[in-house]
Amino acid sequence: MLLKELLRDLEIEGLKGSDELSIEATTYDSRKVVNNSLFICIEGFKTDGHLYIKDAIKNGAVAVIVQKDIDIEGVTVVKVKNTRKAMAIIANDFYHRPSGTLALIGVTGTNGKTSTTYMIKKILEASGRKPGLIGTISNWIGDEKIDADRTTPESLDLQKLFRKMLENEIDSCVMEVSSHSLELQRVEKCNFQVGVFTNLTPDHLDFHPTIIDYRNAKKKLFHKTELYNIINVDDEHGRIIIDEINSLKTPILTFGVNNKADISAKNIVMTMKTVSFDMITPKYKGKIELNIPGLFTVYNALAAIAVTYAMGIEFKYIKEGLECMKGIAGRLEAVEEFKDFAVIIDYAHTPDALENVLKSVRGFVENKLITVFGCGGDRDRSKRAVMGEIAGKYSDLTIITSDNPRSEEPMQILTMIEDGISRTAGKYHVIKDRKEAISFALKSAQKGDIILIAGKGHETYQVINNNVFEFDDKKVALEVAREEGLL
Ligand SMILES: CC(=O)N[C@H]1[C@@H](OP(=O)(O)OP(=O)(O)OC[C@H]2O[C@@H](n3ccc(=O)[nH]c3=O)[C@H](O)[C@@H]2O)O[C@H](CO)[C@@H](O)[C@@H]1O[C@H](C)C(=O)N[C@@H](C)C(=O)N[C@H](CCC(=O)O)C(=O)O
Ligand SMILES: Nc1ncnc2c1ncn2[C@@H]1O[C@H](COP(=O)(O)OP(=O)(O)OP(=O)(O)O)[C@@H](O)[C@H]1O
Ligand SMILES: N[C@H](CCC[C@H](N)C(=O)O)C(=O)O
Ligand SMILES: [Mg+2]
Repeated sequence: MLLKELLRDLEIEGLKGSDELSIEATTYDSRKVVNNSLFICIEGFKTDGHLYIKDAIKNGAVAVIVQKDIDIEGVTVVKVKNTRKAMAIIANDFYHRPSGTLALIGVTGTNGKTSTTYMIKKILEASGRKPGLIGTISNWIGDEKIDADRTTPESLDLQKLFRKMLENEIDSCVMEVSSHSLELQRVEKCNFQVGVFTNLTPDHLDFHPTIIDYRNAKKKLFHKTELYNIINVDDEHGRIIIDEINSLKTPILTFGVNNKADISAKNIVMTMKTVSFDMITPKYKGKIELNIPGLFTVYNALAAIAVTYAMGIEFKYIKEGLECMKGIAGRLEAVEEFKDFAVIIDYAHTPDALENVLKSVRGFVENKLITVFGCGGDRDRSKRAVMGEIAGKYSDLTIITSDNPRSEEPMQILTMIEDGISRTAGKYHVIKDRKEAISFALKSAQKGDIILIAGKGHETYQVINNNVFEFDDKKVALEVAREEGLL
């Protein structure tokens, strides 16, 4: 594609050099530049892409997009106001506007995005569609699994994924839309059919100045949709968003349990491994039985039902798709090998998620509830004491341990959590090493107990001092149990 075609939709502040160049690749990372590349300089949180222009030229860049005054020879320099926004526009054009063809569904909210997207994918497949999926655990192009290092990829990576989906006869894509991605313009120029709001509770307040900024970031999704905006009316921020987007031409569909909603559930029955309810929509009703426990699972299922209802999918496919689900990796995932006591792996890493999952497990534990959890480093610090207090309130015993400390001193994080739990009567221990913490929990468990290992869910790594180590909660629990003769 010629550079001048890629520049067509940009507001250019300056151009030095030829725009007749053929561009064969585009990237925002100088280390990934190949011959005839366009290199886009992003001023980031850790470093600045403008510092790597010489590296990019050495690797074969023939043109650069900048937002600073750069004086450099041997390459075409295009100056714009905001290179992140420019990158999203270029990405959309370079990959020939894939979301104009792909039926794109975006799910945003503090918790439930991954769970809801997997449910939507199952229903779409049951109805005969070929959906792709983009999200925290991994990305899927049909049955091809692609590693995900972000919940929502950077615009250039996202549009490339969309294009690859179309090349593989994928007709729809359901994706998680994080607040970071909306704030950092990763989904700019994405043409969504449907947008979903699951809920909003404190998280990422290291990135968004206030909860209002956090909500306003999420709200951006509903200005990018054509068919429907689907909102959880039981969530207070959901009700505020409804008021604030009511004037948009995209119609709103609500879901909920406690408030009047277009899509709702009655007669909810929960067990350790399942939840069932009577689903009600304006056109049809029916019983749904899910092999995933938790009241919050009802909300995720209602969101998935609302999306597929809005897309005109028949009830029988909704029922079939949801009821064939066997569970979602790291989301209330029971480790089947344990018999006398249960071990459940969950991804809860926010106060609301931890409270939801503890309340759910409290509802079916026969004896003691033992919780093993920590909080990630280089993330929102304000949630640490809050989560400590929640763990102390709902657990019979808590073992506070490391999650992904990243660049932070692990004990500093554990002390902040301890500040919260010490405000409760809950018994607890602080054990920095996660494997030792899991071992302590396993050796403490009695018949009828449940051990909840929370915070990392599906993750197969642990980041300590910015070094990445292999660590999978489920594998470690089984390995320790076998070493201790508990299995
Ligand atoms: C805060 C944040 O989101 N940062 C993301 C952002 O980094 P950044 O813009 O700050 O980039 P930087 O590291 O400062 O580098 C600046 C620029 O220099 C370039 N560079 C750098 C070095 C070099 O040698 N050459 C070069 O060109 C980089 O490619 C980059 O374009 O862009 C990077 C490239 O896409 C991301 O990897 C990085 O994600 C970081 C690692 C991260 O942890 N993000 C998390 C917070 C995140 O995005 N989470 C959300 C929500 C998670 C959830 O709750 O589910 C998500 O969607 O994943
Ligand atoms: N609807 C919900 N409301 C509250 N908590 C939920 C809900 N759904 C799931 N959870 C809890 O939150 C955890 C994360 O769920 P999930 O991975 O679906 O959320 P997510 O929005 O994708 O999270 P992330 O932003 O980290 O990608 C689950 O392990 C569970 O403990
Ligand atoms: N994927 C999310 C959640 C990580 C959850 C927890 N394991 C942590 O490391 O904080 C993020 O990068 O913020
Ligand atoms: Mg997710």
